[in-house]
Amino acid sequence: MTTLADVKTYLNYINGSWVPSTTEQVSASINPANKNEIVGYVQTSDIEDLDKAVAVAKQAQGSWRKLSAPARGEFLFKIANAIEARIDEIAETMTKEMGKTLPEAKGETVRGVAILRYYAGEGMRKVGDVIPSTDSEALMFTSRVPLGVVGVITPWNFPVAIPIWKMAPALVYGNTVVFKPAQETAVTAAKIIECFDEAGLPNGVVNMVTGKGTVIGQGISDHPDINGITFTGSDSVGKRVGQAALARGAKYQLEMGGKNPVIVAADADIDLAVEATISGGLRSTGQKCTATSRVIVQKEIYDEFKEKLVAKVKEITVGDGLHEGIWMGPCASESQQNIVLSYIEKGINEGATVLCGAKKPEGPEFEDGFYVEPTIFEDVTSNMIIAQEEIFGPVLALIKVDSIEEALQVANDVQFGLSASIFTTNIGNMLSFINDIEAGLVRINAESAGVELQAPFGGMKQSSSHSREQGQAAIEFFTSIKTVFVKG
Ligand SMILES: NC(=O)C1=CN([C@@H]2O[C@H](COP(=O)(O)OP(=O)(O)OC[C@H]3O[C@@H](n4cnc5c(N)ncnc54)[C@H](OP(=O)(O)O)[C@@H]3O)[C@@H](O)[C@H]2O)C=CC1
Ligand SMILES: O=C(O)CCC(=O)C(=O)O
Repeated sequence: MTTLADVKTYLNYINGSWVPSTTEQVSASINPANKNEIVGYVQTSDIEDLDKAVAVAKQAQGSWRKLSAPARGEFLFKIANAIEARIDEIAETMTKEMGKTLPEAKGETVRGVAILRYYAGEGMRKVGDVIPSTDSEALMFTSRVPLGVVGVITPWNFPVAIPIWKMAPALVYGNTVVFKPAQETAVTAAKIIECFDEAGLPNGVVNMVTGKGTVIGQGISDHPDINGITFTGSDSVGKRVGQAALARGAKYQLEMGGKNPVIVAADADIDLAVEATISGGLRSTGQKCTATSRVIVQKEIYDEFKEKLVAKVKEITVGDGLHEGIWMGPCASESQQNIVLSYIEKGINEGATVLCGAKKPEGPEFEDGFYVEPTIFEDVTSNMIIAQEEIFGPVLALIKVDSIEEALQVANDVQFGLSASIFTTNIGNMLSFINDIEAGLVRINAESAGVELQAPFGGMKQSSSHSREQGQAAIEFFTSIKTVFVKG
């Protein structure tokens, strides 16, 4: 076991300085591939620390919003360069902290750099429209102003991309930020904030306070000086954040769970559908809100699809994501592993049939990690818990249907509506899917995961607060519109 002395302790970042929490307490961030390895210690902060961060963010807001948007964008370019110079180190930390494989972690870090550059460019784009007034001698137009101080609450599954896709637009549109990363991945978050620091942002513009969600996350939701909150995470916590924000009139944006379907039509390219189901469902150990979870297959091709899918899934190499040749890492934490195993048990008890996986892998190399074998169920019906609730693990549920109409009805038969895909070569099927599927991301002959930073991202139904993140859509959350009427 590593000890406190061997391992670096990461501090909060408040007003441009790295400071310990007033509690003088830290918590250990553990490697899910080897629970005996401590990746770092992070501050277990209290409301007093949050209050300090909010106060300096409020103070910094006046001068930050007065900078021109292109000047704010220049800072984002510098942050992007600082992260780019540390891609390998940041990606390795991510893999050690939450388990995704190193190539995936690198891909995510590169994506973070691209998001920063995209929003740096947004600083050069128009923010308003001229609208014809009924008064021919007046000029009417819209302008936009920042919200003020924005609270950013993020999960552990994309510890670089999600914080950046929230903080970059917040900053370029003139807000200051108080960031609370998931405690699980707070070391990776600290490294990202080191890059913000390196870029020389004015003091107080970005602040990071680590600590328990129930203390710091709740504190952000309730804080009277936080004007907007952007959250990604679980359905239950998201609803609580939204209710607290609404109660005090703050703006909020929530991205929550998914129970994403893929439909495999009788006319599909079966090999393509198999590849995409595996990639969409099992990459990142199934821990994506966009992960494929329900695989709805037409009866004509069901057996062929199933056989090919099971054969390929059995080839997946599970292990420490830092090692070459490993395709799937561990679950991010012991509690996440237990959640996944308990859903597998529920599936078995409900009468679904296990085709592969469904247990912890055996062998000395797995003993100290939070591993679960990639798992496929069949004989799943839409009313089962494993077909309704977000599992957030490497579990696929096969549902056999008689027709495309039934496939669509099953696909929509859940409370969530984030992402959905169909594999078909029939244009009629594609068009009905585009029109009738209840999902914010609609994917044809492509896996359910895989978000592009320049396009709007968000869900329907219980998956989001119905706002959209990323691309130019981000301006809608991070600014308020002013309608200006000028008469000479
Ligand atoms: N849609 C998605 O992208 C994600 C969905 N999930 C789902 O959520 C489940 C649980 O994962 P988990 O990480 O615990 O997700 P949570 O929703 O608990 O955590 C997300 C963020 O919210 C914080 N938080 C926790 N409690 C509160 C609170 N009362 N008020 C404000 N913020 C709070 C967390 O802090 P802290 O980590 O310090 O507790 C974290 O920063 C997963 O099994 C999965 O189903 C999880 C992650 C991402
Ligand atoms: O699929 C992606 O790239 C993004 C997924 C995501 O936002 C999430 O899992 O929280």
